[in-house]
Amino acid sequence: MLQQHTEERGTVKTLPRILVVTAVDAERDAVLRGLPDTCAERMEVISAGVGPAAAAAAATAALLRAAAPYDLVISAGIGGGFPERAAIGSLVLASSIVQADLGAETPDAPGFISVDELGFGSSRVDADTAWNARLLAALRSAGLDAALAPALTVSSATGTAATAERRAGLVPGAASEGMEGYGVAAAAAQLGVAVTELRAISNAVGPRDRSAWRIGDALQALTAAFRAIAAHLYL
Ligand SMILES: O=C(O)c1cccc(C(=O)CC[C@H]2O[C@@H](n3cnc4c(=O)[nH]cnc43)[C@H](O)[C@@H]2O)c1
Repeated sequence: MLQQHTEERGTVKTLPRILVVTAVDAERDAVLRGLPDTCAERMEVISAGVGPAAAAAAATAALLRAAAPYDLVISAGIGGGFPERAAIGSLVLASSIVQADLGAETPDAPGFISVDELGFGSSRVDADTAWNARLLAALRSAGLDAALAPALTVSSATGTAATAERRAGLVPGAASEGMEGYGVAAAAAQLGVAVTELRAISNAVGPRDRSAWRIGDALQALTAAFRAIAAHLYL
C-alpha cells in the first residue's frame, strides 16, 4: 500500500488500491459519483455484466492486468433484501459470500443440496474481516450503517415466496441476494486478494414484483456508501 505523509500533522496515511466490480453501468456510475477525482488512481470501478460467471471473468481480468496489486476487491451493486433483515434503501456488507443455488435439486424437502453437502467443494467465501471493520467504520463516520451478514449469490433471482424461504433457510442470517458476489469472491480467492461485497437494497427477496423495485433509492445509497468509504480511506 502506498503511504502518504501528512506533514503538518506528522501522520502517515496508507492509500489502499481497491477494485470495485459492479454488474451494470448504472451501478458503476453510481459508485463513481461518490468518488472524488483524487482517488481515481487508487480505485478502479468496472461493470462486469450480470451473473457470477461474467463477474468472475471480468474480476480475474482486471486483477491480472493491474499495474500494481490490489489490496481489496469489492463486489458492489443493488440487491434484494431478505425481509426483517435488510429494508429497501439500506446497505448490506457481506460477512460471507455464498452461492446459494450451486448444488442439486431434490424431490424431497428442502428441495436442494449444496455442493458442500454433495462433497464437491465449497459454495462459500468468507469476506475479509479487517476490511469489513474499516468499511463499517467509514460508513458510520458518515452517519450511515450496514447490516453485516451473509450475502447470497444466485444465477436466477428469487421470484417466489417458497424459493425465498428455502434460500433463507439454507444460509441462516442471510440478508441480501445478488447475482455476482460469489464470482468476484472466487476470482479474488484464487488470486489471494481480500474480498467483500456491498449491496444497496432495491427490492425485497420474494414474489417477483418489478414495479416495487426502488432502483433509484438503491443507487443513491450506493453513491452515499462509496462517498463515505472514499472520504474515510483517501481524504
Ligand atoms: O433498470 C435499471 O435502471 C437498472 C439499474 C441498475 C441495475 C439494474 C439491475 O437490474 C441490476 C441487476 C442486478 O441487480 C442485482 N439484484 C437486484 N435485486 C436482486 C434480487 O432480488 N435478486 C438477485 N439479484 C438482484 C443483481 O446482482 C443483478 O446483477 C437495473
